[in-house]
Amino acid sequence: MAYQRISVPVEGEKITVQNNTLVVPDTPIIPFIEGDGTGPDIWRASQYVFDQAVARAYHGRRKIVWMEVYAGEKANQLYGTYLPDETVEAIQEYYVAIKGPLTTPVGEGFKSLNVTLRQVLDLYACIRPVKYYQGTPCPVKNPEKVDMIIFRENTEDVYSGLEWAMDTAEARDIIAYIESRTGKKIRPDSGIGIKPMSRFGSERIMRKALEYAIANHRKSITIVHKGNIMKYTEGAFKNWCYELARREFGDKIILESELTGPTDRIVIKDRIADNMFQQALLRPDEYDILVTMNLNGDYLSDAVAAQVGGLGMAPGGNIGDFYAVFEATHGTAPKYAGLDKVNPGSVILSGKMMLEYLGWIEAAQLIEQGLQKTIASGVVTYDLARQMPGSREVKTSEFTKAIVENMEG
Ligand SMILES: NC(=O)C1=CN([C@@H]2O[C@H](COP(=O)(O)OP(=O)(O)OC[C@H]3O[C@@H](n4cnc5c(N)ncnc54)[C@H](OP(=O)(O)O)[C@@H]3O)[C@@H](O)[C@H]2O)C=CC1
Ligand SMILES: O=C(O)CCC(=O)C(=O)O
Ligand SMILES: [Mg+2]
Repeated sequence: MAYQRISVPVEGEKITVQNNTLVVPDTPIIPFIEGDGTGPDIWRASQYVFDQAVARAYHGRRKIVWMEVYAGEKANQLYGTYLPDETVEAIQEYYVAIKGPLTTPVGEGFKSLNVTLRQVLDLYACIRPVKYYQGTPCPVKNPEKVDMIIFRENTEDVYSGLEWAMDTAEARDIIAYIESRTGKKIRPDSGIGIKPMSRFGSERIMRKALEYAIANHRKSITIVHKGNIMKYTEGAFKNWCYELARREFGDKIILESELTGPTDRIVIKDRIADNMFQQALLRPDEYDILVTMNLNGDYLSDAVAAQVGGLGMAPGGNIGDFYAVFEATHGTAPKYAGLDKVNPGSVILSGKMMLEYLGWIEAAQLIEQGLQKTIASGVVTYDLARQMPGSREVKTSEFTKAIVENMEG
């Protein structure tokens, strides 16, 4: 496809889908979005780590060919819009992409570009693994007990963008409609938001989690919901997830209520969301995969990441049936922009997830090993250094050089 501002590299090949399988050439062209705020600092450092890991793992036989695509401030400068159509089209054409964080204005302005990308590309599963890396300073006593993977439904819930400001015609009409149908009064000076949750959306995130759990020999899936209060959205989510598990994976699962002893089946349980937050802190080793809705998953992923060292170490991937966009859990951390200061660990680990998605396991392992060894040696960025007496605080770029030096390829 011819693009207006995207330079398509002359070398490299496209990832394709054939017979329902992702086919990855040895020189895949991978679109990246640098991101706003600290995005450029982090991206520069992470790209260096990815290239070095691939070079060391495959000695020239494989190479990622990067292709910059634009969103956020940089896109606005180039195109006069924050999310150009050709950015979405390029990700569709090349299938797998990685991005830095993008700014979203609060209380006004355009809809989140991050959420928009997930919705237009139908990246319905936001997968955020949270595990402890030896030596990382943590606020809890036994961080090694944390090994959870959050599967967050990524397209529905209050993120659907159905929201109207106080005093708009839409808000007034909805208030009037609700009063006429239910007799319940909503204060006229209210903003109104809608929370749709479908059976389709609930089933496909649960299916994705179950497929992952089976392929990766995980122990349990906990459905996290606030179904006692939001019965027909969050409560229905819980019911639909259980139904799907029984219907499609009946011989692979067992319900927590049916357990009588040890099992090699995947245990399916559920927890009400507020309880889940305290359980994650106090009894993390009882939880493995968490499946939940968009907003719960957003809150949970930052909170659980804090237990193993904070947002600087929290990776993620937004994955649909084939399209995938990998990105950190954290945002643009704007106060640190341009300082070469923040922890690139989350984007680096998101890249590790991307390499696993491509099937490039050896390069992914080198990244994990280099990062782990660097932290264990006490060479860390500011966020870890401030909790780690005796450590040596280094800049983003120095941290990544140390990671590469610690790769044993
Ligand atoms: N997917 C995305 O692109 C996301 C975008 N955003 C957007 O980012 C903007 C800022 O959001 P905000 O709520 O401040 O959240 P951020 O995640 O950007 O930052 C919150 C705090 O987390 C810590 N932190 C974040 N990233 C890092 C890192 N790489 N290394 C070390 N510490 C880090 C910092 O803590 P400390 O101050 O303690 O040093 C920082 O002040 C908003 O516009 C928001 O909408 C938010 C989340 C995801
Ligand atoms: O889109 C945003 O600005 C915030 C997104 C977010 O918090 C997340 O993906 O976890
Ligand atoms: Mg978030």
